Amino acid sequence: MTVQQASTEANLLNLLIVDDERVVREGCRDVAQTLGFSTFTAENAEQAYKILDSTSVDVILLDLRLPGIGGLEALRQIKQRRPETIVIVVTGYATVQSAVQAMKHGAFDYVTKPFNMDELRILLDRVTGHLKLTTENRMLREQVKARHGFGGMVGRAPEMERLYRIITKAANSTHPVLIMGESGTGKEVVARAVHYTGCYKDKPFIPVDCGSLVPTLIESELFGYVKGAFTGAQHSKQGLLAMADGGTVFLDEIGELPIDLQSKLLRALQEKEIRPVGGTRAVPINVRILAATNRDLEQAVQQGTFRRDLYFRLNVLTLRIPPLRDRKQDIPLLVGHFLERTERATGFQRNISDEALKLMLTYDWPGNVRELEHCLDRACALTSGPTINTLDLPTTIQNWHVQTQTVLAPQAPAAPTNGIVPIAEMEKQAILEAIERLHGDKLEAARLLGIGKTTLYRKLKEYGAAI
Ligand SMILES: Nc1ncnc2c1ncn2[C@@H]1O[C@H](COP(=O)(O)OP(=O)(O)OP(=O)(O)O)[C@@H](O)[C@H]1O
Repeated sequence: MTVQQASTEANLLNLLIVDDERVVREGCRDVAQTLGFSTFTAENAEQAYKILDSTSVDVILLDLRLPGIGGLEALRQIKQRRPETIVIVVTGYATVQSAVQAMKHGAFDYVTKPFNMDELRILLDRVTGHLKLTTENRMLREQVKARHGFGGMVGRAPEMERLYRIITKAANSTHPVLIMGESGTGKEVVARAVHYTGCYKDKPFIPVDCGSLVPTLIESELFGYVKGAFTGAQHSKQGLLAMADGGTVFLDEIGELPIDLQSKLLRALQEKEIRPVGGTRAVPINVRILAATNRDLEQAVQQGTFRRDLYFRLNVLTLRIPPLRDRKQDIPLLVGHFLERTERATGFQRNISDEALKLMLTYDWPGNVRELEHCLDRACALTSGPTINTLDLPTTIQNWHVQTQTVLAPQAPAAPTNGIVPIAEMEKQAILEAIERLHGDKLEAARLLGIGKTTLYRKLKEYGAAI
């Protein structure tokens, strides 16, 4: 028996090669080592069992034509001892029938002899990908139980760790904070984290959505009103800025605040007092303002739609939340988090197939965490069993993979003749690039390209791209 340990890297996968032909053992070992496996070799089943009893083996390359105990019997025994180990059987052309039998007994795949090393490399690559996802899936629930974020936020990507550090700083100050991020990235979650990890966490946290309220309502909500200020104002009402009383008012979609209210808010922040609608008396306020926007406020300042002085006033501390596509490593954690939440609500435990998780990892999530959350809620509602499969995911996600494969890797432009690129080729590149940039949104692509959507679909069909 020879045992060769290839590398010292801790997270390497262990591969056991069981074959009575030395050349095959050595050839496979060399390929596997270049892929980063730690390799062990055995000439027969008995040697293989000994290795299995003393080492944790992830993958076995098992020749079906072994001397002594045959390969099929060895497979049966291996699966009994180590059901989780992946076994790839190696077989001659003449014995493909037994390979099929081996698959029925739990072999992961088979390869026929003589095989070239490229075939083996592709197969081992696939196994590595499979193992990585299975492990991720298995670890998912454990990780969720362990520390998985901060202040109710899930995510351990370096960008998120950085964000948590700034949130801690922000939580310990009373300055205004501007929270920036695309829609659905978790701006309100961050605002809550700032409030609830700070020293005023026992005071109120009051969210106000400036984007969904009509301006007059925002004004009366924020500043309050006195009796008779307008038709229907039968009583005086305290404004939210006064009601916070040492707590936090979270102004979501601050970029949507009309310019006159921006001035009124600025005055309130500077003077620490407000004047209710219809009132003459100033009311002192003690409030911390957190504001969020998914718009480029600097640009709004340039365009004159947002007051520069208010922008500076709010922008004392800035928190930028990365889009989900830039922290895809957090997707398994978020999936685990939302599945566990559904389990608590419904009492049904659900998991996700490796294929579905893989698909979710390739998708770009333009709607960020909110889109992922909705996608899982929908999948849980659709699936009849405990496992969410690819078919339970929205078609945009199912088609994404095919679409990006075709669109992200457009064929190289036809060779220009004397440096001249045919107009048809330029048009094709423009269309494919527009779709890529817009994350697959073909309707928007058609609009921006100035062509009808039927034309765009016809062109895509001509190019053989996914529609
Ligand atoms: N890091 C996170 N961990 C767990 N859940 C999150 C996280 N980020 C966002 N969510 C969830 O995603 C959803 C959207 O979050 P939130 O409303 O805070 O986003 P937003 O950026 O304020 O969106 P919008 O700009 O559209 O108002 C919420 O249900 C929230 O609980």
